[in-house]
Amino acid sequence: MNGSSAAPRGLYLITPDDPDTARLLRRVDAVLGAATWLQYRNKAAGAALRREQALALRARCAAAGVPLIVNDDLALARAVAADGVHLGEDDADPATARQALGAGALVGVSCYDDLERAARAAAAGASYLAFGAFHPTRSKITTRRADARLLRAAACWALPRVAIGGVTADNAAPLVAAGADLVAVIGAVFDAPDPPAAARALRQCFDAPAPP
Ligand SMILES: Cc1ncc(COP(=O)(O)OP(=O)(O)O)c(N)n1
Ligand SMILES: Cc1nc(C(=O)O)sc1CCOP(=O)(O)O
Ligand SMILES: [Mg+2]
Repeated sequence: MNGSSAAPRGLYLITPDDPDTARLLRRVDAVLGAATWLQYRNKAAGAALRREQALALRARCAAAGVPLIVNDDLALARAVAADGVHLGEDDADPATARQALGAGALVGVSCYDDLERAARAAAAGASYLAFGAFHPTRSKITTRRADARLLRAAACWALPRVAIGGVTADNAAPLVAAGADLVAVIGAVFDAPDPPAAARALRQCFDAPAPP
């Protein structure tokens, strides 16, 4: 796998859109210890704010030893020396990102419910494959619904599989049993009444050994 020597597993936290950088950092600080990876995603901010927030998170993640992945924006990922970038269907192609960021970078690709897209991403040098949405979500307008069979079928690429979309500690177990190496989460942590407890509960879904 490109991007990491150890097989990643656990909670892949994604930031909520928050225009207040100090508040965003407080929210992230409270839960970063439970995360395997952090993705900086802000669909509402302009370029200057996204750069400010990505740089601040870069420092937090470096101190915590948590890889930082920037959503959508390959140039921003490069500019802040992030550990990687996450790309969807409207974003750069993974081969371009791999070339720009290097062999050690994490280049994640959204595959939605589409195994052919996953095959193309794997061939283009993706580091992990994300499938979703597994459940209704309030964080994004989604048009595709994934189910656990996709996760099982995607084992053939021997890349980490990420499950996203309405994932909570109460519905993560079947996804993990189907082979999800990470669950990517916004609302179930950042909108929870007790975000650290919610993050810990999601991380604990991975306490049992990975399925064969
Ligand atoms: C881990 C992970 N999976 C999927 C997505 C969604 O990416 P995309 O379809 O490009 O949508 P936006 O997040 O850009 O709205 C993701 N960001 N992370
Ligand atoms: C950003 C994103 N991508 C999705 C996909 O299906 O590709 S679902 C989603 C939203 C994830 O947020 P929450 O954990 O709050 O449901
Ligand atoms: Mg995107």
